[in-house]
Amino acid sequence: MIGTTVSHRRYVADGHYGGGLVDGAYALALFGDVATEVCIRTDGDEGLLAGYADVRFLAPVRAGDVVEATAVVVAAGARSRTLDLRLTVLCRARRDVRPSAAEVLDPPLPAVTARATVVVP
Ligand SMILES: C[C@H](N)CC(=O)SCCNC(=O)CCNC(=O)[C@H](O)C(C)(C)COP(=O)(O)OP(=O)(O)OC[C@H]1O[C@@H](n2cnc3c(N)ncnc32)[C@H](O)[C@@H]1OP(=O)(O)O
Repeated sequence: MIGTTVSHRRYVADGHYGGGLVDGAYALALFGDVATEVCIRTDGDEGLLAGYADVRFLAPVRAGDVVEATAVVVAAGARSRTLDLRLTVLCRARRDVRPSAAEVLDPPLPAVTARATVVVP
């Protein structure tokens, strides 16, 4: 169970603030989805999020980004599982070049990290 890793990729269709900036809750929603798949794989249940700790917004996420949310199981109790979470930006729109231009970020840009506890039956 320790080390179980799940990643989801998503194209960021819309921003929420000026300049296409995405709200912080967007990352937490993606973290909830990867945490759910972790619980399905480890325990055959969708699980419930008990809490987040140490949420860090390291870089902006913007409309036109391709992002990847990843969860890794780092500890397991009787019913609790502790997950390290990260959101990275893999690709980014380059509207400054032309309206449809975009590039691969190499290396990917770390945008959000957090630790979460999920609880399974
Ligand atoms: C991943 C999901 N599919 C997505 C979502 O859940 S989104 C919705 C947001 N979450 C919720 O709505 C959950 C609401 N909360 C609850 O239903 C309950 O509080 C709970 C199920 C999360 C825990 O309640 P309960 O089953 O009574 O817990 P306990 O029996 O007291 O403890 C069981 C283990 O969980 C650990 N634990 C409980 N609360 C916390 C917490 N806030 N932070 C960290 N750890 C917590 C507790 O220590 C037990 O651990 P062990 O089994 O001994 O390892």
